[in-house]
Amino acid sequence: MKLTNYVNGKWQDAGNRKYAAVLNPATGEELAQVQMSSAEDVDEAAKAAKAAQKSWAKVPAPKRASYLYEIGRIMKERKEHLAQVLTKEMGKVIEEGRGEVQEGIDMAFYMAGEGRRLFGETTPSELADKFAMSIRAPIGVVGLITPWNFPVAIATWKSFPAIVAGNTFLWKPATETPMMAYEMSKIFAEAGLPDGVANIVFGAGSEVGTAMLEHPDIRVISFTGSTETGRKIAELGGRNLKKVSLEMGGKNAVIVMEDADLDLAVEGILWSAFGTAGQRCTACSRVIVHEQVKEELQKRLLAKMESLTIGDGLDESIKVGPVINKEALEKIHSYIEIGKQEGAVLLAGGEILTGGHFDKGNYYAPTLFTDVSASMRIAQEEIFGPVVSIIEVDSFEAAVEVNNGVIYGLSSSIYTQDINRAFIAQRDLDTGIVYINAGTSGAEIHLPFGGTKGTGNGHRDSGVAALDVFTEWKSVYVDFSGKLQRAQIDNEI
Ligand SMILES: NC(=O)c1ccc[n+]([C@@H]2O[C@H](COP(=O)([O-])OP(=O)(O)OC[C@H]3O[C@@H](n4cnc5c(N)ncnc54)[C@H](O)[C@@H]3O)[C@@H](O)[C@H]2O)c1
Repeated sequence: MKLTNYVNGKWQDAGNRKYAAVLNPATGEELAQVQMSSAEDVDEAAKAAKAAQKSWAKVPAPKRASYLYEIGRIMKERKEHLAQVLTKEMGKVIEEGRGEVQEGIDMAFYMAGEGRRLFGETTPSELADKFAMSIRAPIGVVGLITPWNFPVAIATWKSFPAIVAGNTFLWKPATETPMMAYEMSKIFAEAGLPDGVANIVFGAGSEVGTAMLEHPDIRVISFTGSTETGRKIAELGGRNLKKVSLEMGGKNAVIVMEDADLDLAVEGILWSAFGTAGQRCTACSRVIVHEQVKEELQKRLLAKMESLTIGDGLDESIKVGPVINKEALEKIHSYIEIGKQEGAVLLAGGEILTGGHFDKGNYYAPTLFTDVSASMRIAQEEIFGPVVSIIEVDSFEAAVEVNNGVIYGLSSSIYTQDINRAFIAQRDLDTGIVYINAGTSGAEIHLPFGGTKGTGNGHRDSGVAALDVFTEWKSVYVDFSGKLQRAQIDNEI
């Protein structure tokens, strides 16, 4: 199967193009071939998006929203199929695949509701017989660059607010996971979205992403991916005066205080650390635990880790799927040596799984380090795999300091029965998302999603906050006095 770009309501012909193989990380099987586009392909898509945007912006917002209702309806009807495709190309277990598709469905209906809101503001004018208001205006053509770990949800966080606000878009999915984007192109077409509103260009970040950042017609770049790539995008976007929204890496921690419900904490850690094989931006990779409960927590966590089943995520009994590719496997494994050399103690895992079906896929054993100090590389750098470090502290204040002592600021969590501590934690933990008595993952689509420091640049995906990325404020004055009225001059207050 050849996946080609979707531009101006059509799929490009498969003809004489460059392709890369899409592999199932669980089995190594080739699933499809994906087009590797050039700067010319980006130009063609940007031109189509620009031409379409003029008329799209004039479509009333509730009508634009009606397409989102239809997209949501089709996604719902096709949920199981989409989840299966997602699990095959990305590897997350099928239950999580279904959850991710549901997130996209929820986003469609939620953003469709915005079609009847998109609230602006009215305010009195300082002059008589004059009306003043500010409205959210669409920006134009927006560029979306997304990672492989959430092949569909993140794209819906970006494209649906862009659509309802009156923009058209060009989406570059990750090369590892283009099949969900291809599925979405079919849904956009079936929902009757006018040609040129949604455009998908496949290819390498270095080529397609760079061409998007340099294209004069693309006014916004909304990016989710690693902090390393985000930095490059910020630099190039800055030079080209793009509005750039960055959602990047994380080094998220669960804090377990001495008064915590330990079984609940263990469940939260298991889900946050080993769900999606640790490849979530919100994955828990540090457990900051009070010295009084460290041994007990460690014991219970190790016992539960033994029950984790590892394998192909299409099998409903599997809890931990593969990691995305061999490169990721090697990167994760390199941290085991780093951790040991720094003096951390390996309690479980620390190996690439081999033998039988493991040989065909990319499987890493759920891994637990203890006696980790906050400054070690394994406690500072994003490993992006099923590896957790236990860091002991002697107070709540020390826990907060350790939590905040990394370059990232996406998600954090604390388990405690003390209501005052919970409220202090939500104030003092320097992350964009804070959970009390729940793990570090589990965002809901109607709240803003994003982080502080090295995780973001102040923008947010999801929630109404996403509209801030895809709209510009326009101030409108209507003078019905029939005479020249000069602000600051013709009025004395
Ligand atoms: N904060 C969040 O919302 C969030 C959500 C999911 C994932 N992430 C992060 O994403 C990372 C994992 O995803 P990944 O490995 O796909 O990240 P990545 O940075 O390697 O790639 C992300 C996207 O950027 C593109 N890209 C790569 N180089 C580029 C360049 N020079 N110019 C333009 N585009 C370029 C890629 O092709 C891909 O589409 C992790 O760091 C994870 O924490 C963050």
